[in-house]
Amino acid sequence: MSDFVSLEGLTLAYGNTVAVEALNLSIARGELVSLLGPSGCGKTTTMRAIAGLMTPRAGRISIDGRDVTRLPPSRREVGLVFQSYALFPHLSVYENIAFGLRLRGEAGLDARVRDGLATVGLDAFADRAPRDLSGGQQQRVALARSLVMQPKVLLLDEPLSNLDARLRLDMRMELQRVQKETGITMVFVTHDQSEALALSDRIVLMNGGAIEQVGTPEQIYSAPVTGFAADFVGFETILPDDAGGGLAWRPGAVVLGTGPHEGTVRGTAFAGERREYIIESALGRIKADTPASAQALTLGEKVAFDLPQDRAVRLERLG
Ligand SMILES: Nc1ncnc2c1ncn2[C@@H]1O[C@H](COP(=O)(O)OP(=O)(O)OP(=O)(O)O)[C@@H](O)[C@H]1O
Repeated sequence: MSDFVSLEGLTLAYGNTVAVEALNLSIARGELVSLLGPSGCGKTTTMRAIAGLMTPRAGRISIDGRDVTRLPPSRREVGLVFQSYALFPHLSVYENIAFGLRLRGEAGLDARVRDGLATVGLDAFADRAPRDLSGGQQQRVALARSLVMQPKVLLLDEPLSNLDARLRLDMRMELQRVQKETGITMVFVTHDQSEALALSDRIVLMNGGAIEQVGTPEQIYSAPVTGFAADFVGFETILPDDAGGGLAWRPGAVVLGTGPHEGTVRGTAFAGERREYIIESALGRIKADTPASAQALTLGEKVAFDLPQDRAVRLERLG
């Protein structure tokens, strides 16, 4: 894979707190890569370093063949979109999008702004003030404002997290469309697994300042290689094997009511289509679910279960 954006041995710290350690990552031109992981795993810090908002303790960042490690943000040709849109309230949508281009005295301003408006479907809103737009529309203005600068890389930090669930879905698809249409390389930060799975060409799963696993959404979802990755994508029953690794099952893969093992129901929850159970057993804690139409188990009840080998993923290590 060609390295359009390359992070090599990147170590990032705030004073004595090392937030990211010796991280290596290559991103191809035109790729949409998500940095995914729980709060505090170092996603935002990594993104801030690519943008030039913090200087690495060690390592190197290059973009399109150029070492940008020591360059200020303004000379890196990266765009940033945050969850708070930070639009200028006293400027129209048009002027918000034109702002950066004017500052740089760029040619063809009107055509580029019109193009930006069209890309995000806001042609009809050029003269509105930001306060007269919905949250999703404001987010689109922020996106267009970055896109018209034609950055080499667009960095998006949880850009959808201020939107309600319905709008998030719309904006997800919108982002994907814009990315495919413009061919721009995007790095997308999120803690939301389903968002990363839906949007990304590749997912970088992070844990404790390091990369846990990199893969396509399909690979991350169906073939996690560590206990952390498995748990993060919903393989909630994880048991050690003899070789230092383990096996993991999704709740739906656990067979209840028959099988060689026995446990006690310690938790039940109704979840619409499914009913979820926590079962305590000699093997450890088992998370299982059954169709809501199946007969419900009750707390304290003993239940037989099976963990079919052919429904498990094999983990290289737990942890
Ligand atoms: N300004 C700061 N000063 C000191 N430590 C910081 C600072 N910002 C972040 N950290 C620490 O660096 C680590 C990584 O933080 P970072 O913000 O990159 O995580 P994140 O994965 O983006 O989390 P979130 O999803 O909560 O934004 C955390 O341990 C955090 O406490």
